[in-house]
Amino acid sequence: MAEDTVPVFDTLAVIGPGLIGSSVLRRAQAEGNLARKIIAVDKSPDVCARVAELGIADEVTTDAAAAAAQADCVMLCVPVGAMGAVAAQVVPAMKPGAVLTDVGSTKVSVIEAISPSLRADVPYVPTHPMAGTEFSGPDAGLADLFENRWCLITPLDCTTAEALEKVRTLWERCGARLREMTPAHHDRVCAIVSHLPHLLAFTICGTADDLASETRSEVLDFAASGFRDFTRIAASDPIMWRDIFLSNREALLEMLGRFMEDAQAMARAIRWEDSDYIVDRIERGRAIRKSLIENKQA
Ligand SMILES: NC(=O)c1ccc[n+]([C@@H]2O[C@H](COP(=O)([O-])OP(=O)(O)OC[C@H]3O[C@@H](n4cnc5c(N)ncnc54)[C@H](O)[C@@H]3O)[C@@H](O)[C@H]2O)c1
Ligand SMILES: O=C(O)C(=O)C[C@]1(C(=O)O)C=C[C@@H](O)C=C1
Repeated sequence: MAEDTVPVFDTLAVIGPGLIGSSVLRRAQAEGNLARKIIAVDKSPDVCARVAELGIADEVTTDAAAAAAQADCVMLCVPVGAMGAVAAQVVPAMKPGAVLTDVGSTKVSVIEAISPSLRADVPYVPTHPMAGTEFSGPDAGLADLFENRWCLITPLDCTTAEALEKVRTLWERCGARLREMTPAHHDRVCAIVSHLPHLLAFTICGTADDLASETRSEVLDFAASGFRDFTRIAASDPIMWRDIFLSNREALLEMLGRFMEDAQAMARAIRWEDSDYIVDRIERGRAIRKSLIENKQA
């Protein structure tokens, strides 16, 4: 058998087959080389029933410990606020040498929450695929969600080289590009490129709606593509984003503070009609946005 047709793991248990978990399941099914057997676990019987209906796992159960006992890799895909409790449920049941991994959007607090449950014979590999949409649940998953997207990995002392290599291979087979960094660096980077934009999008929707009630006018009816493009991500899941904001509190508040200073500087330039400053900031933003699009196409 050619090396890349050999499954990375014999049995993979995906806990929380929502947008991210079900995307991994779909990819595993499409490629056939992530795991020989795939088990999906969710606390919600409705989610389990839907995953079974979609036919994207070999086995579906609400019993996380029973699934973990069979698995060579357990991947936690639940909201970051649930990671600690789920790890406490599954780690004691895992086979010696089986790999624990998670896909949480924050890393320092997820690692802190999972750490008390860790065992010396269960290597842990924290990861974060930088891909997603504003939709949630098992119907939202896509087999190509991770194609050409970054997957950030934050190895720890308890991450063995062998476990790291297997998890790296799993994400490569999902189509992702990999980058390793420390958990603290990860959280600062994600605070500015992901968490702050979500905070701004949720907030501006509320501000516009308040204005509509104040003026008893149909402000939001006139929201054209600018407002719509800017706020796509405001349709995202409230529990997921509550958990992310609270668990990356320090870095997020630091980035919000920096943003507010820069926004204040723009407000001052507008007040004093400082055209040069305004044009300079717009040109800078425009160049950055263009380079993002060019990088995506490269
Ligand atoms: N949505 C994104 O864009 C994105 C991107 C990268 C990483 N992440 C991270 O991936 C994780 C999952 O996000 P998602 O968007 O797939 O969420 P989702 O809401 O689509 O799915 C989460 C699933 O976890 C289940 N769940 C919750 N608590 C559970 C528990 N205690 N035991 C078992 N199942 C439980 C829910 O029922 C749900 O089916 C989060 O940690 C999130 O931060 C999300
Ligand atoms: O594209 C989106 O809708 C996303 O919100 C994806 C997104 C992001 O902010 O880029 C959201 C959370 C993640 O942890 C990673 C990716």
